[in-house]
Amino acid sequence: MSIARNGRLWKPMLGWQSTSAVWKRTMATAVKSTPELSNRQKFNQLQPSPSIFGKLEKLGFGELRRTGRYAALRKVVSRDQKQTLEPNYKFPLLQFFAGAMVPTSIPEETVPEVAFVGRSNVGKSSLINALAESSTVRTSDKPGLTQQLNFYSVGRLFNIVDMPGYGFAFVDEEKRLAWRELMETYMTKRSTLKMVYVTIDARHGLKVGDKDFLAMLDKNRVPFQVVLTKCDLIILPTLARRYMMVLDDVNNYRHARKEVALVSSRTQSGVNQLRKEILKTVGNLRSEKYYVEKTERQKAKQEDRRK
Ligand SMILES: Nc1nc2c(ncn2[C@@H]2O[C@H](COP(=O)(O)OP(=O)(O)OP(=O)(O)O)[C@@H](O)[C@H]2O)c(=O)[nH]1
Ligand SMILES: [Mg+2]
Repeated sequence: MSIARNGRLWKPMLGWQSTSAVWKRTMATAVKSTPELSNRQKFNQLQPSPSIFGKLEKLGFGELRRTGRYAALRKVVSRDQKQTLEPNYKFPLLQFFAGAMVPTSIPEETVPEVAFVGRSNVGKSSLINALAESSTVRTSDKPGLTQQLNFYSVGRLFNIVDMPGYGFAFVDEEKRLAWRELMETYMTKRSTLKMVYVTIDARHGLKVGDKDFLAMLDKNRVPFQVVLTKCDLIILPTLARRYMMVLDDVNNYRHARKEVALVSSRTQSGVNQLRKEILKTVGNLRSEKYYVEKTERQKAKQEDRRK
């Protein structure tokens, strides 16, 4: 005999013959397949694999204290070994060269470009500064600071474009529509635009407004990649789950890069890796030897200055 419960057919337990392990397994399956789980419950049920924690550790977000099931994965990597795994990638000098408030003032197409877009206050401008190791771009703790498309030249090799935040509630409707038109015109018509980095606050993940924006990019065949920012503000297991969830969403878009970047402009974690990806995207990534030598030359110069 079966009993219908929550739309599922349950076989009644015959007395208490079943072991507690069987009962636990049954309950676990029931919880997983119950349709009424809230998004938060689904999020908390995600079980990131050790390889995800390994990735986060490599990016500099710290390591999970490996007790119990992670104990077997313990790898002893000395500090020196860790530092030599990847060279420090460098951007040439970042310089502001144009601002556009209306589509007609967008500068002419020249070198390859990448653009940073996302909600207000997610840390777009801070990320550009962190990538370029500069303080050229203005940032603020009040949302809505960047109000136009700001064009920065990176050593005249490629450009970085800082965009106003979308979904900013405190500007009037007219201004919001004007920004939207400006951003859409730029992103859909620019043939030198190689990648749009959509920045998402790691604490919040993809909201409905973000998904609409990604769908717009996808429809217009604009290549984009999602970047989770402010990753220093959440604990490691939450970050791992956020990464899994966003990666799962991103896989639904044809024109998305099927990878999610994780960064913190405050701690610099993940920034070097993103720098490498951008240099590759704009066709300016040189050999590893070049960056290793450059870093060593800079270190030597700094030490000379100190003496
Ligand atoms: N903890 C932490 N705070 C950050 C990080 N990145 C940016 N912030 C802070 O977030 C606030 C907003 O940063 P901005 O870089 O100005 O954000 P934005 O996305 O350019 O904002 P708009 O120009 O208004 O769209 C500032 O107070 C930054 O200091 C980060 O990685 N970690
Ligand atoms: Mg900004």
